[in-house]
This record gives sequence, C-alpha cells and structure tokens, in this order.
Amino acid sequence: MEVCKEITDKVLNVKLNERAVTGNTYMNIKSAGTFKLALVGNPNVGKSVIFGLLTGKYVTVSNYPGTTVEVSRGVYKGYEGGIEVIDTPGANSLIPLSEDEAVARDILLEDYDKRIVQVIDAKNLRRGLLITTQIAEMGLPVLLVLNMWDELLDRGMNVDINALQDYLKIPIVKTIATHKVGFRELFHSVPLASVPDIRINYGRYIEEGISRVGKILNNLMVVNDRALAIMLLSHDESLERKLKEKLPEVSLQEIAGIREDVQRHFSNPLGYVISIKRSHYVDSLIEKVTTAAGKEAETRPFMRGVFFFFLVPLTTFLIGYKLMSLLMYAITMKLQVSDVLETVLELSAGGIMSLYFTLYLYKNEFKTRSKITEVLGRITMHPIAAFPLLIIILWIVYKWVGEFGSGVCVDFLENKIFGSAETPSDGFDLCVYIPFLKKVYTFTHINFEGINYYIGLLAQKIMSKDNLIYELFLNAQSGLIQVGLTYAIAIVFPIVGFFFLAFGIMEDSGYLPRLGVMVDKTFKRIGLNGKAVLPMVLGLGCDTMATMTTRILNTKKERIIATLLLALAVPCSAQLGVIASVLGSISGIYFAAYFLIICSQLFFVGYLSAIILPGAPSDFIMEIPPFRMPKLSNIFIKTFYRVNWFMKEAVPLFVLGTLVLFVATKLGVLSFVEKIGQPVIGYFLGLPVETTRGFILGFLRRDYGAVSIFKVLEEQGVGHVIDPKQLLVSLVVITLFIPCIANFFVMIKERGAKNAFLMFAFILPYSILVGGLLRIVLRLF
Ligand SMILES: Nc1nc2c(ncn2[C@@H]2O[C@H](COP(=O)(O)OP(=O)(O)OP(=O)(O)O)[C@@H](O)[C@H]2O)c(=O)[nH]1
Ligand SMILES: [Mg+2]
Repeated sequence: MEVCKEITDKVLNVKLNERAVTGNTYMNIKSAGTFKLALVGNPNVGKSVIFGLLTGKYVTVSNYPGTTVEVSRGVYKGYEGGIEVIDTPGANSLIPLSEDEAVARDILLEDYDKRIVQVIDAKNLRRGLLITTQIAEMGLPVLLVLNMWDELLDRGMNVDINALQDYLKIPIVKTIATHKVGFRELFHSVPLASVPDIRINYGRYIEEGISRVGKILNNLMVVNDRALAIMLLSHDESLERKLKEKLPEVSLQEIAGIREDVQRHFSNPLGYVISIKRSHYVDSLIEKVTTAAGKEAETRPFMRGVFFFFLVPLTTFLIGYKLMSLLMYAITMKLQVSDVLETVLELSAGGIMSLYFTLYLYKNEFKTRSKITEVLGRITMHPIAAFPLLIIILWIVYKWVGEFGSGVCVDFLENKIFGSAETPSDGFDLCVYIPFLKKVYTFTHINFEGINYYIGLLAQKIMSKDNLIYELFLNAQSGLIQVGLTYAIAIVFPIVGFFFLAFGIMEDSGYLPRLGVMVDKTFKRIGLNGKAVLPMVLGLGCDTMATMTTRILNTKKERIIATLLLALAVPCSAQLGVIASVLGSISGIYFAAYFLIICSQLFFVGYLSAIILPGAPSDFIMEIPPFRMPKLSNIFIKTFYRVNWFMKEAVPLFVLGTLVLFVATKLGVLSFVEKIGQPVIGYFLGLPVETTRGFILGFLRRDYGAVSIFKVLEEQGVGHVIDPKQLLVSLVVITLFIPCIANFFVMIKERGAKNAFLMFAFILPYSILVGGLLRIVLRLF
C-alpha cells in the first residue's frame, strides 16, 4: 500500500508540476502538420518505452545501453492524419563512435520536416544536455522530455523545469514512462517544439574555422552549416564519408586544410577542445537549475527486514552449506568421514558464511539505509562477492532452462503431447509435485495418446502407411509433421521460451552491463571489451539477433571478432538445450568436457584473431544503469515477441530441412552424399556415416542437426546405447560448425559478403579439424 501511495504522490507531484510547466499554451492539435517525430537521446533513458506508448508498437526495452540498434518506425494517431514516430538507438554524442550511434545521428541529417523529442534521464541531466547543445547547433526544433523523474526524486534531487525552460526557450515535460505519467503533456507539447536558445562561443580560432568551413558547405544539408562545420572540425569521419557524395574532393581537402590550420593553435585534438567548451556551458546551466530536494528514498521497513534478516542469512547459509558439501564430496573420495561429522561441517560452513555476510551487510548497508536494489547492484560489482553470485545465477538458469525447460517440459511436450504416429503415448497424469517433501500428488489420469498418433490414425483411414504422402508427413526419420514440426514446437519452443524468460530478468535488472565489468579484462585478451558481453550472452539466446547487436561495438575489428566468435563458438539456447539434455543424460562429465572445449575454442580463436587482425581493442566505456526490480509485464511481452520471431524463423527452416532430407533419401542422394562424406565423417571423425544427415541439417539449423545426430547415434549404438565419445565429438563439431542459415544471412548483411564468406571458409574446416583432434585425444582415455 505504501508503495502505491508513494507512486501516487510522485505521480500527482509530477502532474501538478506539468500543469505549471505547460499551462495554457497547448497548441491546436489539429495544426500539428505533417512533420515526423524522432525520438533521440542517450542510451537507456526510456526512448523505446515512450515509442511504445506513442505508437502502440512494441520494441525491445531492456535495462542496458544499446538495446535498440536499428531504427523503428510507427505512427502516433493522436494528431489528425497521424504522424510518423521514429525510435533511434541511444547516442552519447552526435559525433558517432559506433554504428548504432551513427544510425541515430543520420536520422537527424535526413532531409524532411521533423521535430525532435529528446529523451533525457532526469537524474543524469548533464549527459542529456550535452546532446541538446548539438541539436541546437543543427537548428532543429526540439522538445525535452525529462524521463525517469521517479528515480530523480528517489535520489533526493530536483530540477527547476521552469528555470530550464526559460534558459533554453523550449518546451520541457517530465515523465515516468514506465508508469505512463506525463504523456498528456508530452502529446500536447510536441507541436510547440522549437530550436533551443543555445549559442556556445568556441573562441576566436575555432569560430573562424567554423565560418570558413561554413562558406564551403553553403547550405548543403537540411541542418545548419554551423553544426556540420563543428562536426567536421571535430574530425567526424562518418560525416566526411557521407559528404564525399555531395562535395568535390577539392572542397574536402580544403576543409581538412582549415582543420589543420585551427588545430595548430591547440595542443589537444579539436574534438576534445569543442566538447570541453560544451561541457562548461552545460555545467553552468545545471548549476542554475538543479537543487537537492529532500532526502533519498528508502526501501519500506518490512521489505528491508525480510531482505536483511531472512533472505540474506538464508541464501548465504545455503551457499556455505553447498560449498562445503562439494568439498566433502571431494574429500570422501579419498578419506572416510563419518556422516555426523560431514553434516556438522556442512552446517557450520553454512552458519559461518551466513553470520559473516549478514553482519557485513548489516553494518555497511542496513545501517546506511541503502535501498535493496542498491545493495544488490553493489554485490554484483563487488570484486569478490560478484563471482559466487555469478555461479548462483548460472546455476539457477541451468535449473530453469536446462532441467525444467529442456528436461521436464520438452519431455512432456515431445512424448506425451506430440508422441509418435505409430504408437500411443499412454496419456499422462495430472499431478502436482511438492518440492521439499519430494512427493507427487496425482489428481487424475488423462487419456491423451499424442497429436501425432491421432493424425496417424486419421491418415490411415484414407491411405496405407506405405503411401508416399503418409511417409512424407509421418515417417519417423524425416516426416514433415512427425519430425520437422514436432522438433520445432516440442523441443525448440520450450527451450527458447524458458531461456528468454531468464535472459529477460537479467536484462531488465541491469545485471548484464555489470557482467561486462567482470569480464572486461578477459575479453580484452580476445580483442573485445566488456561491452561485448551483451552480444555474446544474447548469442546464447539466438546468434542471429546477437549478430545484429554487435553494432554497439566501437571498432570494426571488435565487430568482426564478435561476429566470428558468435558464429563459431556460441551455441544458441535451442542448441545448447538439446546438447545439455543429451549429454547430461549420459554423464555430467561429458557436458563439462563439452563446455570446456567450446570455451577454449572461443578463447583460442579470439586470441588469435586479436593478434592477426589490425587495430587495438577500444576502451570499455559504458554507463552502468541502476539495478532495478524487473517489471514482469515487460519480461513476458519481450519473451513473447522474441519467441514469436524465433519460431517464425525456425519452423519454416525445420520443415524445409525435413523436406530436403526426405527428398534426398527417396532419390538416393543421401546415400551418395554419405559416401562422399565417408572419409571425413567416418575415418577422420570416427562417426557412423548416417550422422551426415545431421550435418546436412546443421546447415539449416544447428539445433536440429544436434537432435538428428543424437537420434542416429542412438539407433546405431550397440544395443541402442550411445558411445559417449562419439556423441561428444559430433556435438563439438556441430556446435563449431558453420552458423545456421539465418545467422549466415545476417552476417552477410552486417559484415559484408566478403567477410561472411571468409568466416565460413575458416569455420567449416576448423570445426572438423577440432573434432578430429578431439577424437584422437579421447582415444587416450
Ligand atoms: N524507473 C524508471 N525506469 C524507466 C523509466 N523509463 C524507462 N525505464 C527503464 O529504463 C530502461 C531502459 O528503457 P528503454 O526504453 O529500453 O531505453 P532506450 O532509451 O530505448 O535505450 P537504448 O535503446 O539502449 O538506447 C528499461 O529497463 C525501462 O524499464 C522511468 O520513467 N522510470
Ligand atoms: Mg531503445
């Protein structure tokens, strides 16, 4: 209740202030005109949430910078005829460093009538206003949205909007986008957008340079020559490339000459001198409009009590207990220890761990009245505590995705719901499992024999099992329904769904950028930096999506390395789920070995690429967002959209793959290909030739390939028992093997055909080589 009241108070506070801000100045909405509305601003400030509210269209919202890497367009219907709204990737400067920043800047340079809605994180006004100065120089009309007003108030800060409005002479509104607060004002203020009254004097030499360059440009683009001149003096390479189409070479050389002339007067690069001038202007403005108002918000006492005196002691006890159990497991392999002593040691370790951390947090956080989210945020960045926390998170994800999603759910869907066309599935029990008592309570038995079985029965009413049509759809090796559709829905769908739910929580809490800080040093060794953790972890969800996200990386070298490593050594959730369940069902040791081999390949190839490719890794500069309690509604919506996208991509490819296989089998092509593949598959990798089928399917989707190989090895094994070494070799090869077809197309789109084919030409033989070597090593055991 108190939380609700707090929010309501904040909402009212904002609403009252809004009225004071915009007063009676609403413009006639019908006169909005035909302009377009571009949402721009720093990364992670809530642009995409606002875009969703304006257009009703969902674009991914997450708590890390760089969520949006592509422009999204939608229509706001509040004005007559509707206006186009454009969501852009976040940018910290309009002189772009990365590809996604360039996308945002280019939107501003496009030639049409537009209003800019600049979204600013209200508690981080400085960073936002630095961009406002650049938009002002461009001469574009802008409306400022001070979003995250709730977090500003939580931190005991305030911004005098009226004063800021008077200084800048533009409309400014406050919003709490996640609670839909302040939107009425936003809609009404859009037509009032105007060019901010900012003119920074960059000093005699730079100003002279600006007017000299301005004369050459001579109203070349839709934005002011002054803004373009400043960008060119700041050595904006992407703009220079753009201007090559519009200006003769001699003019560009003249501009470079002017830049050199001006640079002679300064010891620091011109871009730096210009940003310092802007910073001074913004700092003096902020001093005039920000005040400390009241004290920082605290978590409610009840929640604090539960967290500090129940959750922390319990969790740390369990960690200590589990760690000691693992140690005892290792010790009891060599030494005899009595059960009583073992239990006493485990309980003591749990108790000590619990006491230590509870006291530590009590002293440092409880007494200083930190909010729970702040405490969690600090633990995730703690030099020591962050590592056990990472292990706990991975363990939970494994339990959730690996055991529950790809174990229990896949088993249920595949065997009980879809089943086989040939044999009934015997139905299933409707029951609940009581975790701590480890008891199952059965309500009733449901006689459902499986979708495929019913379809099979129906089909047999009109044709025999030997009929080609029946085989095409229902044969057990390559039937479009029995295999293609069933694998896609019963196996891939639950695995991907459960992974994206877990991933969504990590994204929305703000854990991922913190993970970036942890791995930064390690990633530098493979030519990347901590920022690359975002595409790499996203790759575990879907490599295709992740390859698009490599745009957030700063240099071409980083983007190429990340794309290569994603294609080579980051299995997507569907594939990983399949592999975890098949290897895990044989032995945990084999799954651990698989994990180590793939990680070692990732680091080995990354390390070599970092040496071979020219260029140094860039610095890890990334805003670490506040730790937030994820909003479940956003996680569910996001997962829905992602799974939907994934299934649209996967199902047709699964069905196509199955069809190719069916036709190839019938025409005898498969046995021909198997014969050709015999030297590699049979002699070099030591696998049954029938696994060739899996590798062919791997071209379409690697997860499908993995399932198929597993089934073949099961069929071919002595007494249907799989040889674990063969399974390990084949799964390592199919993981490293060329990326799935969708990922390959995105690689071509993002990195160009030449780079994509070079990567392909490396990955294919390399994966087989690793598999062959692994087979030789495994012979030693
Ligand atoms: N507390 C609070 N959180 C907000 C508010 N607006 C957005 N958020 C959260 O801020 C995070 C970033 O939101 P996005 O809409 O993805 O931000 P963006 O500006 O599009 O980010 P990029 O695409 O990375 O540039 C999400 O976790 C949102 O839930 C707000 O007003 N208050
Ligand atoms: Mg966004």
